[in-house]
Amino acid sequence: MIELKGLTKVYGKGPRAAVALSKVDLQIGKGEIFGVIGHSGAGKSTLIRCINLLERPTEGEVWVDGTELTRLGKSQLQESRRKIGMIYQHFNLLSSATVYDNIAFPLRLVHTPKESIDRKVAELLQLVGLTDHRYKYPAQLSGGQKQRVGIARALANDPDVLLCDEATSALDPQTTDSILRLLLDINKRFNLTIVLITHEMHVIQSICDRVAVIHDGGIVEQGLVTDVFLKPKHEVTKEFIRSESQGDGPLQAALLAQTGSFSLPVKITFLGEKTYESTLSRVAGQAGVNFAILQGTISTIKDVPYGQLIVRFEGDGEATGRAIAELTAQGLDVEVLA
Ligand SMILES: Nc1ncnc2c1ncn2[C@@H]1O[C@H](COP(=O)(O)OP(=O)(O)OP(=O)(O)O)[C@@H](O)[C@H]1O
Repeated sequence: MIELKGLTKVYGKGPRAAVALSKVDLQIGKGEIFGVIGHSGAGKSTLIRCINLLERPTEGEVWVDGTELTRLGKSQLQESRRKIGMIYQHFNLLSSATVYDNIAFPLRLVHTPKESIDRKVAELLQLVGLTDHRYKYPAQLSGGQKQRVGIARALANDPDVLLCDEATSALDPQTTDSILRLLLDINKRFNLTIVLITHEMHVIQSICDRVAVIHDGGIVEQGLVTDVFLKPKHEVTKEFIRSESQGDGPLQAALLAQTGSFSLPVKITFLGEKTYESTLSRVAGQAGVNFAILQGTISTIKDVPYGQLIVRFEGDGEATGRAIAELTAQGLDVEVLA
């Protein structure tokens, strides 16, 4: 659906040139919710703005639905852009227009007949739950309501792709969740491809199917959210995960302080609803080690349940090695915390 090939963006020239993206390759499938996560300055905004050519890449190709946008003339590009909706961190609504007029705006631009506009706006208002607010102005709305108007406006031309530029970063956690649920609902209902950029792990974990981690203008890791988050490889990904689970920090520090030659703290991660405590007992028994479960959490990545246990093994090195090897053979992911 979306393909970026060798995308490079350099701002400015000569000694002041800043490389924002360097040879980025990315493929995003139809109906996917694809997240790009990275720290400030990593190149997220540049990347998402290159998808609809709000920002022209210095080099590389942008393909959307089989069309190479980077080759199109002005009017063809305008036509293609109608199939790519976008929402923004600060909503970008027209402050002097009502909710109705904000949503109708892109339809009026393409000279849609009044009755069709009425019908479409009514449908969209219902979809985003703002029917009773149609005559209000943006200043009379909450942040979450403003973003709902932004979403309705972005969907007015029935796009195939929705780009979300830090769409929940200005919202409180509860409102963020309601907007994420709305995006998920729209994705399922219309099989809409959604690309979002964020610096928050929680956003990716809640609704994305796949994720790319961007750092210094390049993609350093990408894959299914379950793979990337549960088995992170790159240090930047690990950092994001640590920042999300700060609660583990003191526990892990205490564990490390206690670690002696006969005690080994490990983190066991598993997908699915099964808890694996009985497997752990059996494996530990066979290997000849004792264990204590120090912490257990169950959570979900999108709709996939997963669990993590922090366990302290007590036994000699060989026996704990056997236990870890057997747990790994059972398909569990075991990370030694010492
Ligand atoms: N118009 C511009 N002119 C010059 N440099 C720019 C411009 N826009 C972005 N940059 C630079 O390009 C790099 C990537 O910026 P970008 O805004 O894409 O990152 P980001 O990951 O979206 O960051 P943030 O989360 O802070 O918005 C940064 O070093 C930034 O300073």
